[in-house]
Amino acid sequence: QQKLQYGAQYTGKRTDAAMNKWRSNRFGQFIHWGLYAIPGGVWNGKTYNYAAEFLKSSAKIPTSTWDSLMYQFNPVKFNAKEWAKMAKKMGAKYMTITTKHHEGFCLWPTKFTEFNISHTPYKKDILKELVEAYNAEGIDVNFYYSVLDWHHPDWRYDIKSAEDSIAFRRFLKFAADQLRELATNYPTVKAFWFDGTWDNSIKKNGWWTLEVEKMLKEVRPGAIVNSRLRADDFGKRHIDSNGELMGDYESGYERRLPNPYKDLQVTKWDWEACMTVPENQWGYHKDWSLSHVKSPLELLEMVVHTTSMGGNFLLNFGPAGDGSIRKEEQNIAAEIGAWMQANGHVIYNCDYAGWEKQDWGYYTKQKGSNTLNLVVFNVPVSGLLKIKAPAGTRFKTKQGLEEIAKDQYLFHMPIQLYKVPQVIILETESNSGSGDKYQEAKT
Ligand SMILES: Cc1ccc([C@@H]2N[C@@H](C)[C@@H](O)[C@H]2O)cc1
Repeated sequence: QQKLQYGAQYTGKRTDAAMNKWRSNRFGQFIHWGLYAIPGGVWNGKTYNYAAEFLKSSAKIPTSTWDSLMYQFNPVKFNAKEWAKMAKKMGAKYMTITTKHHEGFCLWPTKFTEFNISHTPYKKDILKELVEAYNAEGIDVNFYYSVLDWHHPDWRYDIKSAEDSIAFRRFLKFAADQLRELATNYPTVKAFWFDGTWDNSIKKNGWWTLEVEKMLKEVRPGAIVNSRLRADDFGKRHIDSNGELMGDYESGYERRLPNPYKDLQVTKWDWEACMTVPENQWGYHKDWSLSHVKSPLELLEMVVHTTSMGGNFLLNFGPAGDGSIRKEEQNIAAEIGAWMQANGHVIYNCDYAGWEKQDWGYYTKQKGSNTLNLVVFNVPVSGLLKIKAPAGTRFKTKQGLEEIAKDQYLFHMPIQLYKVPQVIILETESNSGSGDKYQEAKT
């Protein structure tokens, strides 16, 4: 253990109301929307199959050319209320919007750069429209903010000279000013999702990352920041040099989930996974035939998988440049929403149950209750679900349960074709399962 100036500010999970709400939300909608949605992965008639929000670099487009897309940004089909209603029907409890992505274009009328929505044909404050529409549906809104900024002349990937250091100090002040502006002018914002912080320039300025965390929590008490913002005294990111998580939740799971058998360490802290529908597209891409597009069922399993390990799941939507939502995404929202409507109680305010994962699916547990939720994706040909209970567990409900050995059961499922994940609720006795009251057989 060494004394760190810019390391973790506390250890363990936050238990204040703001963090408890963030945790209970469990399922959120990510929205990647910016100038990159206009070309949608195609430039001068050529389709680039890398992530559409990286088209500027994939197609080697000069900054001045790319930035002039601002004068075309006029999403005539944009309707914040419609987006919010769709998210509500999907069962999203929060939404995270890209206020500014790597391109540097700002969806709000920021005072600190002209490269923003007020200088587009659309003119109006899109961020305000989204915050109001989503909040009106009872959905919390969080802000994604890319520190990496391809537009700003003072951005540096590394600090290699005095000039770099002077320019980058200006840049860090610009970014802090924008973040203060966001936290001040949009008072219902709940959390900040930082991205674009992997370069040496940020690693060498860990102090700034802590200053931003403190400032945001001063301006907006209860505000939540992801671990990706943070670098410590030695440039260590996410986890400081003493092995402590920085920020309020771990945000390393991008397009991947922790292994439910091997990565149980994640249950010790708050974390969130974010996921694309195609293999790797966050911004709108015109051609989704280029990779596998995840089905509603695949994505629903990820929601359940994440809850079963005590994490939040952030599912990405990439609206088109005209403000429309593509049909695949509409369909995903409707199908996931239908299941969440009936079964959200095994997701919202639920957590890791501490039971040993089985092949048939996932366990979740309602916070502070004795109900155990079994969410079944893979019904065995026998129809018998193996259950290995913590030592000494006693069930209130025996229905369908057959005890076959100490703390080992089979749950009998009717043999039939199932089209959607099945939910089985088991009640356990409150003081049972706390430890092994029986002597193991001597063998
Ligand atoms: C190498 C790489 C850099 C940035 C990203 C950004 N993080 C995601 C959350 C998206 O914003 C993507 O553009 C992805 C991969």
